[in-house]
Amino acid sequence: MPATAKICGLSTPETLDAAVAGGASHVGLVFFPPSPRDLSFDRAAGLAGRVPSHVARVGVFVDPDDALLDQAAAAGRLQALQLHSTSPDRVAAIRARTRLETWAAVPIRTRTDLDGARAFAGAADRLLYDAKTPPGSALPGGMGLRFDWALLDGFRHPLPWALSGGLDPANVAEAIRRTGAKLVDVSSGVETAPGIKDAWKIATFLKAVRAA
Ligand SMILES: O=C(O)c1ccccc1NCC(=O)[C@H](O)[C@H](O)COP(=O)(O)O
Repeated sequence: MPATAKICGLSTPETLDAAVAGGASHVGLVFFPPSPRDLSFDRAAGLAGRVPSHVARVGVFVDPDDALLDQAAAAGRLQALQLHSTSPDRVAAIRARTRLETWAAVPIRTRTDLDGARAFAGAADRLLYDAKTPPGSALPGGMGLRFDWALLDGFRHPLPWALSGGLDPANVAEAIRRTGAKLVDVSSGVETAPGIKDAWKIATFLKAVRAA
């Protein structure tokens, strides 16, 4: 089966429409004020209304509290929650309370980091392998950083997973071939500046995913 793609951090109708038209399986809406991709609930509701039923709406959060999750889930009509910097126990509690599909982001620089994925077995529905951002970074993702894909060689994945971190139209086909990813995720690789998505880059990325 060909790989599918999530376009993360969408914030305008035009670029959301480009993701849908290009065949994205998932669109990501960020709810984290320090991010240049952060959305108000009103804006999220407007974008969510443009997403057809065959495309999943994923909310992106950093160790969120219940109030934020509930407001964002309602505004964005979210079908999945992507949780960064969130402990396995908290991920499990969020999954049990919201009954939404729950993704745990696993920040990776070393094989030991990857081994940390096992802690989410039974707690999450999916893992998002992402590059670990440097200590003190404002964001735990969305910085265009890549990790060494060879770290995934021979790893027994405890859950369904997606590949993220530093993907772009030029490298995504190789990433899929190299890792066997069935779902890839991109943010800054389809932008012209932090938070500014580009419809042409989105279309080119999705074309490369389809051709891989
Ligand atoms: O993108 C953000 O601004 C963001 C903010 C807070 C937590 C996570 C965030 N992004 C997570 C993603 O899903 C990104 O798509 C992923 O980290 C890959 O980003 P990139 O390397 O820029 O493609």
